[in-house]
Amino acid sequence: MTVRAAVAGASGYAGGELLRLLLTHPGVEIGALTGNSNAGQRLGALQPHLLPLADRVLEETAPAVLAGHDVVFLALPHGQSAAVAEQLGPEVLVIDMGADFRLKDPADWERFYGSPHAGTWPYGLPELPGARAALEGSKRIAVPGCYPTAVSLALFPAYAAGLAEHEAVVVAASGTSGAGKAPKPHLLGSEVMGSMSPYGVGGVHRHTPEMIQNLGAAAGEPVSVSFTPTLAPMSRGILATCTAKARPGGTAESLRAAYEKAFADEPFVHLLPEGQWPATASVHGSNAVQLQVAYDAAAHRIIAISAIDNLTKGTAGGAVQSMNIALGLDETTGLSTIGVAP
Ligand SMILES: NC(=O)C1=CN([C@@H]2O[C@H](COP(=O)(O)OP(=O)(O)OC[C@H]3O[C@@H](n4cnc5c(N)ncnc54)[C@H](OP(=O)(O)O)[C@@H]3O)[C@@H](O)[C@H]2O)C=CC1
Ligand SMILES: CC(=O)N[C@@H](CCC(=O)OP(=O)(O)O)C(=O)O
Repeated sequence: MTVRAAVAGASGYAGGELLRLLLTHPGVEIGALTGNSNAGQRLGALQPHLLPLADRVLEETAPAVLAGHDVVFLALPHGQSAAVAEQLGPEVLVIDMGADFRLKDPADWERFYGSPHAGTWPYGLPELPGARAALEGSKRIAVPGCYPTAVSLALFPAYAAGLAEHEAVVVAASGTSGAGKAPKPHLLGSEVMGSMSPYGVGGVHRHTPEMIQNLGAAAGEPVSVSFTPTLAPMSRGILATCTAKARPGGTAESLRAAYEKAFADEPFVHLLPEGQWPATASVHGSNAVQLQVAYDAAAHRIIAISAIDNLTKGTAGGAVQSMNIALGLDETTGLSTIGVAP
């Protein structure tokens, strides 16, 4: 089976990473590529690493251009996907890499994104309990945010097993590609190089309600999340350090067993051997998640640390993995767990 896929937002970081993956996917033929300010440009001028597509020209992001494809990926800024998606027929598999359809609670959306809520689609984090069943055969998929991917995978087993108190504390570092390609003063090389800095502090980052949604579902009860993102001087990667107070009765052994059980059959999530710690460099360009969990007996806290590539498992790889499930393909098709090092 070969599907024809269009990519809206092909000039951006997420769209570029998606195309890198689709170029080696045996079941996908790449159709229309669209942009906004760069419509009319050669892709080779914008994404020079995608050599086989260098002579393709970006078209306008318009329904007529995206029509006639089996799959349409939307790698557009937040708030832009809904208007495009509603022009695409129900027979088209639409995969939104933006935030528009991730949240269930309209009040959360309006509070963090400041616009009317477009709706909720099946959530493309297959490793979460029950997620695969919702993705199978689906024609609409909401790809998670990059930080919620790293954090939800790090903590959901502790909540699903009832081992953690319902107050999580997360500090995560991201590479600058997480902020997209559009120029921003705080992303100037001279601001970022040789420095780490927090942003979105104090419960205001828009990924907070997504983490709360995922961890609350795993726990079966509300979970609060105090989330502090930081910007790190690297192009790709997220390292998420997640902690929660341990519930009485839990042990290092029961914690380890819960994580081993949760990820035993997962092709992309690697619970590292005890004593080995995740590193962003190890997942560079791969769809793998490296994960480790520890029990701090003196502080009575669970510490779970994950590393992902924000552009691969954190968006484009997650999108391809979910597409594979929706289409009934092997989930790992076109995806690699092999990183680039050093
Ligand atoms: N970067 C990351 O790590 C992650 C990104 N995502 C999501 O992917 C989406 C794209 O992000 P990213 O690639 O980083 O952003 P970029 O800024 O790098 O790219 C944005 C893309 O959207 C296009 N675009 C901009 N404005 C409009 C518009 N009004 N209508 C149609 N197209 C438009 C741009 O076209 P042009 O260049 O031609 O103007 C470009 O192709 C976002 O929703 C983001 O949340 C999700 C997870 C991780
Ligand atoms: C470093 C940086 O700025 N990161 C982005 C997150 C990017 C991402 O993956 O999230 P979305 O898919 O929701 O855009 C941020 O903090 O907003």
